[in-house]
Amino acid sequence: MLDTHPTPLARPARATPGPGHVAAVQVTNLSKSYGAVRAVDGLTMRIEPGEIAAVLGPNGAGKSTANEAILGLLQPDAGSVEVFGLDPRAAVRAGRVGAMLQSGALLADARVIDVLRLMAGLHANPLPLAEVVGRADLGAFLTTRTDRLSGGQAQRLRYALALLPDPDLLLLDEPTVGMDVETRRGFWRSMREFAAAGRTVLFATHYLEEADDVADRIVVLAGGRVVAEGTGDEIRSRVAGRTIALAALDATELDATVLDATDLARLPAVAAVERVGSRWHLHSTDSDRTLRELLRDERVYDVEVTAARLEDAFLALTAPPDTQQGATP
Ligand SMILES: Nc1ncnc2c1ncn2[C@@H]1O[C@H](COP(=O)(O)OP(=O)(O)OP(=O)(O)O)[C@@H](O)[C@H]1O
Repeated sequence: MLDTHPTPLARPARATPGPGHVAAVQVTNLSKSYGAVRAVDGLTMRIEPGEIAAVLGPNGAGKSTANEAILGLLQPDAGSVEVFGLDPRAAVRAGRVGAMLQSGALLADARVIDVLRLMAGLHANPLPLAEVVGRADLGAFLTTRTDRLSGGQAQRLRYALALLPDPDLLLLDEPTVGMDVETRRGFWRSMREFAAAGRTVLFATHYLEEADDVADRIVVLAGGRVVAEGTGDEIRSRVAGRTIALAALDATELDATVLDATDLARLPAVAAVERVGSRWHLHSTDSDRTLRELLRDERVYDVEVTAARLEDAFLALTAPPDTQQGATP
């Protein structure tokens, strides 16, 4: 039986990149269409060795297509992809890439331990099974059949399979879908430890907080292209302005009319007005101007001003071009 709580094996840190080094992932002018749909449209991005990078984008932005190209699973119409300077298929064959895909089918009718043993046999230098099981926290499910695993447990098995080749690059497509909060936390802790020795991690996600918390750098895709990249703070700062939250007295408390969205939208520099519970949120491109006018209104109280959230930036950056507001190029 496996010791399922192993001390992770110490291994030397991987080399820190020097000048002129080879990128972990270099995607250059990549395009791929399906009929009339341009899934990826001139995509260029570079992921450095040792980086933890998140790819964010709305549905259909091209994240999975880019992942498939990085794994050598599709033939691009134009452009190129290199993984550690190699053709993606050569990098995968050399065991340098571990992938966890959304659709990754698991061998049916087999126990978790059998799947792991079978797959370990396909790699030249697999990580010890005990370490993989410990890192993916699969100890309690080793004899469970794959078709009996919950969504979150199946994701952990996919993660274990991605770790097996002891890869230099982990490519994760929405890895925490189906995981509960505790499992998700444990997953990222394990992934960070795994990456700490200089491995590269590239993950696609819809969870903005996750990208912000875990990634060194976020790449935002929309329409098959990069529309922004940087740290969470850098991306937030791309959206000009602030959110002003406020409460308003209702008409019965004052001899006055009710403050409504039209009044608020008329204030200087207000780009958007949103009702959130009992409060109003104003997105302002110049909060000083908005506040000067807003505070003259005696119906307004409990005013808070905050920097734009990553979510605001994401929505502004990925909105179709004719509806974009507030994002600076
Ligand atoms: N095999 C395919 N055949 C036809 N169309 C495809 C195929 N794969 C992707 N597409 C289309 O290409 C576009 C990009 O899809 P892709 O799956 O790469 O986006 P995504 O960012 O991963 O989306 P999601 O967040 O929904 O997973 C979409 O419009 C999708 O419908």
